[in-house]
Amino acid sequence: MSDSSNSPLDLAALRQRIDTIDSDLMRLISERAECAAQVAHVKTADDPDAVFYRPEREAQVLRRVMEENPGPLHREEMARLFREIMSACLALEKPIKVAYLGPEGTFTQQAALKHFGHSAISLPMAAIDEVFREVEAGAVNYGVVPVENSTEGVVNNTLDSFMDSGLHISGEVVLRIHHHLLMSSITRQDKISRIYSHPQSFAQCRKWLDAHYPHAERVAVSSNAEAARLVKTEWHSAAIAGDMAAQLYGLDHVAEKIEDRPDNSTRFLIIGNESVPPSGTDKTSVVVAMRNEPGALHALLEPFHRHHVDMTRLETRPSRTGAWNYVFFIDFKGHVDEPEIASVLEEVRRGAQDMKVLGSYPVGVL
Ligand SMILES: C=C(O[C@@H]1C=C(C(=O)O)C=C[C@H]1O)C(=O)O
Repeated sequence: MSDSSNSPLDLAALRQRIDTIDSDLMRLISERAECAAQVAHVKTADDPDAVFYRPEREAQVLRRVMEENPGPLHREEMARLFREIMSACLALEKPIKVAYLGPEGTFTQQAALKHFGHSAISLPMAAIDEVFREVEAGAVNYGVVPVENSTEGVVNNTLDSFMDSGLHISGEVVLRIHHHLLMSSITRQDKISRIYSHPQSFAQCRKWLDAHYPHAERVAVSSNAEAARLVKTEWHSAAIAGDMAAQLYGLDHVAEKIEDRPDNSTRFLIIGNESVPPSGTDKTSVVVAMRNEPGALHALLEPFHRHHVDMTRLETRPSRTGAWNYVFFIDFKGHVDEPEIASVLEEVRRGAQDMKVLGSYPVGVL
């Protein structure tokens, strides 16, 4: 180190500067919060039942932060800070209530907090259809459900729930999924003979488990948070779960990031009662029932191709009523309010037995 007699002074000066900056930040954040509160009053002046939360506006704010971030902080880090500031500003009016597929500590809760920030009130539900019901009943503002995993594929319960629901998709969140092998304070690490986890997590860590714990019994439970809870009382057991569950139950890592694919991620959908205006970079999800006849799938896809609409996902589900022979879930880039998209959908609707727009929503920012 260079001149050591100088450094305490430098340190004191730097800390003083940080204190001044923090005071400025506080003043600016408070000013921002007051501004957001005024927006809320403008909204309620027009319509007493107005919803303060605007997904398309929040996506625009976050995108601008990402674009304008000067560094040295990473742009996603900066956007995460703004995510929390917006969440706190919104909560000043009324904290947003969000139901998610529980229990507490699941990846779905992590996705809910990533999307709405930590000032949201998040409420665990026991099943995906319960999340839908809570939102439909108006007990909460929004719901968060998993829809697809990059390793394991689609979450069928979620797609099936959409078939019977009038709810709209108002957003998407993609979460990198890291699994850890976790133990409690009473676990004897050299004696682990049973491992608890959710079936999807087992599937995502299968190769690692085969290599490291080929003889341990794998016990599938309803969630990784439940797995984490169970190991608290069993000295010979471990759990596979994520960081939130590990923190919630105070577990230690035996091994970190044991998922077989490093890019393992899950996509979650936000469901609500209102449709969302365009944010500038949007996606649309539709469900289409086609007649059981040759060429049906080609007829369905052709208009997308001809209009150069970028399809991001296509899933097939068996229909559950006579009317729904084949059911296709399609995601594509664009918003239903864009004329080009509206004409593609009009064509699709003409050729289909039935079609339902599940929602147009901002492409996930964070
Ligand atoms: C302030 C507004 O309302 C809410 C708060 C926002 C914010 O803090 O930036 C953004 C969108 C809304 O969820 C707004 O619509 O502009």
